[in-house]
Amino acid sequence: MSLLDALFRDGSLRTVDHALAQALRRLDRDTPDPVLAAAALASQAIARGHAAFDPAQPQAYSEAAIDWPEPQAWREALAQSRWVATPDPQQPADAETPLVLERGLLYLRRYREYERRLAQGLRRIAAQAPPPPDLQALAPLFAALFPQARDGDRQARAAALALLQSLLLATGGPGTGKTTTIARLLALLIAQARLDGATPPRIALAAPTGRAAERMAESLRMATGALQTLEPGLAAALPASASTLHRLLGSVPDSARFKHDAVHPLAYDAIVVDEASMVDLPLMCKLVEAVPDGARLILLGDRDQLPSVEAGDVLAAIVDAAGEDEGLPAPVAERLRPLLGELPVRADPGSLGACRVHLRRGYRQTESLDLAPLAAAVRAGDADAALALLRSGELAGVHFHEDLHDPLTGVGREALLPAWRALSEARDPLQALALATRLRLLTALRDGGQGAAPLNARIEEALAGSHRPTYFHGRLLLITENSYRHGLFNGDIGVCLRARDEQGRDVPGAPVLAWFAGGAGGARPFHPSALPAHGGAFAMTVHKSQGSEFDSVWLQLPRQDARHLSRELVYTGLTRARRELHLAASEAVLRQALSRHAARVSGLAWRLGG
Ligand SMILES: Nc1ncnc2c1ncn2[C@@H]1O[C@H](COP(=O)(O)OP(=O)(O)OP(=O)(O)O)[C@@H](O)[C@H]1O
Repeated sequence: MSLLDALFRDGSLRTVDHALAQALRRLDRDTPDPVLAAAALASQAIARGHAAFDPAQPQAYSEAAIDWPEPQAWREALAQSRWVATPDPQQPADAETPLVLERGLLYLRRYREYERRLAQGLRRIAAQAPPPPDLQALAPLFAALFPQARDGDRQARAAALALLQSLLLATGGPGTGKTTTIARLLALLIAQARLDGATPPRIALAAPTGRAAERMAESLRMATGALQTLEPGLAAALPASASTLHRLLGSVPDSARFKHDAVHPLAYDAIVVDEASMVDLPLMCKLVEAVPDGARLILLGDRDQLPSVEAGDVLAAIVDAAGEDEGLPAPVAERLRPLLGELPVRADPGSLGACRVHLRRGYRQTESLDLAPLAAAVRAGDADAALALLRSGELAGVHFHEDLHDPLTGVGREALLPAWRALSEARDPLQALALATRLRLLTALRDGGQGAAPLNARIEEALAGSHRPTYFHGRLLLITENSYRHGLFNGDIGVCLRARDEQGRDVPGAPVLAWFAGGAGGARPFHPSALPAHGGAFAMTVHKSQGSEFDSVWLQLPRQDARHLSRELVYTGLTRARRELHLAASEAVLRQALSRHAARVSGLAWRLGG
């Protein structure tokens, strides 16, 4: 049996992957089988979040005992194929050739072009220094905004760098002050424009999902409130809302293109993107190309979180290319001395310049939840330390349920169901939406016994019985696609409520409406039958929970190890908790998860470094 057939038979390929290989075979019957199989795997690689297929790592694609071609011979066969281009790294690949072989990786041409164009776009932005600011004149405000600036405060360093440069990458875990820093640095940009007698900068705030955009705007509003005492006029000039990246770029119905691109750039002077780890390769490429010459691009994110579901790990590649952030190149350190005092100097400026600052100190004080030591152990993949912390019970607000595999039995049932029952008592949509963010059951998988879908069905039955209406009062809904028509986005959470009278009684015949946050009154009603694609939301996958936070999180790991369990998945899941974390797992599965990185095959770091 051919390699291609073996892969298709054992379920390693989607129909679309197989169809690509078959089309190549139809066009040229002499196409060697390893080339056809690699073409199908390059297509499958995208579905697994990679930008390309690495012939040296085919084992990840099939659990069957396959006699894989030797990697070097496989690459040579690919390089000789008429379907595979081997272009100069800076040049576009021939549009007639569906595949590209570059540095040993096999790409679908389109994805190689996204990578090449993204690297080119980031270099373009990094190379454009904004007009030099008058740092002496800004120094008093800077010192008021960042009182610790001369003591090595990284928030101050991030803001100072953004004054000099067009590209800034501010990374850090939850609560390290990314949004606070952005509010202050935007205030500095506005102050600088005032000093220059120029119009205030046009600022766009955006995030990959609607929920993340809402959270970004909310955090920025709070940070802006704190600025008020410093200089009231500045705070008022900051944007009050954030949009999704799709909306910012202007999606075109039934098209992967956007209204804004390199030819029709965005009309902004500063574009701030939160939750950058969730942005995939095509979207980041399109965003970067739409950033006009001379504008600033500021990316915020946490590289330890799960990479985007689609092809990517873009943030990690940019972070790697930006290099360490301990020191600054000597000329930059010299220029920033009036603001930051003496700084360590680093010899290698990196291909993107000194564009990255990693915020290390956590500021979010919640006495009820002491997550930082556990998050650090998980991030480092230190299973011994993580297990010791979990078993010791010494972390406030952290509960470890070792070997509990069914969250709807025993202690799990007691922890979870009462909070959701409270939703059935809710009458007011705003109150219900507030209750909806109290608690979430997060799973690693969507399907299967411990997947979000079957758990939702069981929770719904426990709450409303087996003969429940689909949209019962108090049911939580999760939107699973973006709909600009509705203003509802993938990841948005709503709650179903039946209209009730003053005494809290059901009004006979009153319809059930699904309420979502937003709109003038803070909540918008929709008829459930008119909603875009959606499902239950009492339980959801860690992937879907990215960009959201909940007071209490129950993170359930599966009974058995699964390929996509990783330390990034565990880290992302547990850092969704604001006040209380329950983690249910066996030692073996937790160890396996922490031993694995959600690594993605990508050539972006190389392209940016080269
Ligand atoms: N330099 C600082 N001094 C004191 N408090 C700070 C400082 N920076 C941030 N904080 C506080 O820490 C909390 C978290 O800050 P912020 O929301 O900016 O973090 P974040 O990194 O954007 O978090 P997340 O990733 O969860 O959105 C806020 O309450 C903020 O007021």
